[in-house]
Amino acid sequence: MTTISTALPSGRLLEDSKDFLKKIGINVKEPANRELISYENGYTFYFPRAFDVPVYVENGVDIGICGSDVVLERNNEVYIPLELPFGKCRMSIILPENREISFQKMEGYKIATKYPEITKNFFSEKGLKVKILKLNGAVELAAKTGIADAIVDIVDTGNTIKANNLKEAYKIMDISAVLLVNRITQKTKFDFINDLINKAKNYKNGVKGH
Ligand SMILES: Nc1ncnc2c1ncn2[C@@H]1O[C@H](COP(=O)(O)OP(=O)(O)OP(=O)(O)O)[C@@H](O)[C@H]1O
Ligand SMILES: O=P(O)(O)OC[C@H]1O[C@H](OP(=O)(O)OP(=O)(O)O)[C@H](O)[C@@H]1O
Repeated sequence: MTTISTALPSGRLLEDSKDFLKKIGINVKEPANRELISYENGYTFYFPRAFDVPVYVENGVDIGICGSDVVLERNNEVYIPLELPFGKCRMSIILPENREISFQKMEGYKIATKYPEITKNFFSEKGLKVKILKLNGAVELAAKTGIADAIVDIVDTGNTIKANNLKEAYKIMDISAVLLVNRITQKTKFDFINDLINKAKNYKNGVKGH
């Protein structure tokens, strides 16, 4: 039997990831207590932080699931065969409610974000120099307090920005969960991975069809 190691994000994508894997025939067992690994039916499940999933997959774990935002930010050497039909949100430039400015005029702006690479790449592709303040979460606070001129962060319902008197000024990209495959696994466990991708595609098409 092929044994497969899987890195699953331990945050808000975990439940949807488990549901998705169940639909394609993989039952995820939750680890006991504070343990970070579980075993079931030839699978080993690892539960790192969402931001670290691509690091595990690049460095030997067979497959993983995380947001496309994390993949772009971390830029690890992994194979991404497909987007998954959950974890949908977007990454946007966010401003205080009363500030009217287009991103083209943000040269020299101080921008707070959990995503320095995505932010740097976005502005440098537009030929703009900005100063990036790397934060680890609750990024809206940086715009609200004025320590930054704008922020780049995830928006889903828009409730967080509204609650903090901020507004979405420009969408940089759409985001969804993605499947990650280790580059060597892609070759050495080709049949398993191929079968997994086909099942995932069928599931995805079924979800779209509803
Ligand atoms: N509000 C949201 N709505 C939908 N998807 C989201 C939202 N916020 C984040 N996501 C997606 O879920 C992924 C994981 O989010 P989660 O909040 O668990 O991670 P995190 O904030 O990096 O966690 P932590 O820092 O606690 O490890 C993100 O990378 C993104 O793809
Ligand atoms: O548009 P909404 O539906 O309100 O969702 C957006 C919020 O969700 C995420 O935060 P999270 O809860 O992950 O906290 P964090 O910012 O501390 O990572 C994101 O960073 C926004 O703050």
